[in-house]
Amino acid sequence: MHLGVIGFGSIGRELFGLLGGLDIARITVLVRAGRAETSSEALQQIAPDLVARTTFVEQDADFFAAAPDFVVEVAGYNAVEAYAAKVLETGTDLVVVSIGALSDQSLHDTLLAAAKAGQARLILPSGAVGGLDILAGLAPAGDMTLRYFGTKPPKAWAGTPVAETVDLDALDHALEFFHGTAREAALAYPKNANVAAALALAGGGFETTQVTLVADPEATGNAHRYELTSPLASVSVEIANKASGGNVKTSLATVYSVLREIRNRLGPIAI
Ligand SMILES: NC(=O)C1=CN([C@@H]2O[C@H](COP(=O)(O)OP(=O)(O)OC[C@H]3O[C@@H](n4cnc5c(N)ncnc54)[C@H](O)[C@@H]3O)[C@@H](O)[C@H]2O)C=CC1
Ligand SMILES: O=C([O-])CC(=O)C(=O)O
Repeated sequence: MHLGVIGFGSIGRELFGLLGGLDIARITVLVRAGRAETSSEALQQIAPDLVARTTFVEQDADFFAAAPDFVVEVAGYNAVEAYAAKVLETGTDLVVVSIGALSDQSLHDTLLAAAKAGQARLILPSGAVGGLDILAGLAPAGDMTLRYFGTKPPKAWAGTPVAETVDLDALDHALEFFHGTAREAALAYPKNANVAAALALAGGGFETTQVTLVADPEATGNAHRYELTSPLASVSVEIANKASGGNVKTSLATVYSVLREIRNRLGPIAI
């Protein structure tokens, strides 16, 4: 495998710490302008065994010229907007972790058309949540309702719209500050509502998936809970995630879900 990675932040760095021992011949990583050298130095600390096989590039032209044969995006909505269609059009399967970017209907449609044109697959990993398999399995039966609650400690909501109206540092009780659809959540909270978007895309869609977001001073990690009803099954899921070391907004399970997609791609078994 020649693995392409877009982004080398919290998920990217932790992912590299897990790639040792896998049958990956070469890795090309697209980083922001001016970040290649520091990223290279960081990799030396994280995974010295991968240094010789890894090239950091700052220009998307260099990334596409390197022609990786499997790409994972671990950067953010802007990277999905900027690069995902091109990756797919060139016939390369792409794992998108910033799933909430697909709440932009026009980008969603563009990516599906690009995947079709390139005969490539857009792969949406389970990220910080679980149970997407049963949601996607039951979705064709229709008539699905899903209510999702995303709870994180106040500091995980820093820099988001709620921080403009609530003094998060002074919060002394759990605050449900957002109720709306998965589309509204993903558009307003791009670094915190990818799970809501994943549930919507796997299940009943962006408009019917109801979302509540909570800041809780008692929370020690990121919790995801949802209740699904469909004519075929009722499903309750509750996940208490540990946050990643580099980004309190992001759960470590997300890193492992990207690793899972890479391992499934390498085979010999996909699960
Ligand atoms: N599906 C899910 O359950 C989850 C998805 N996410 C998504 O994953 C994204 C990444 O998460 P973290 O690694 O924790 O964020 P982070 O902020 O620690 O790292 C993102 C990295 O990507 C880089 N980057 C951003 N735009 C780029 C571009 N256009 N080209 C190259 N590099 C670029 C940044 O410089 C940064 O180093 C989040 O923005 C979020 O949307 C995060 C958690 C859960
Ligand atoms: O990592 C998490 O716990 C979930 C998250 O940030 C998101 O849904 O965007």
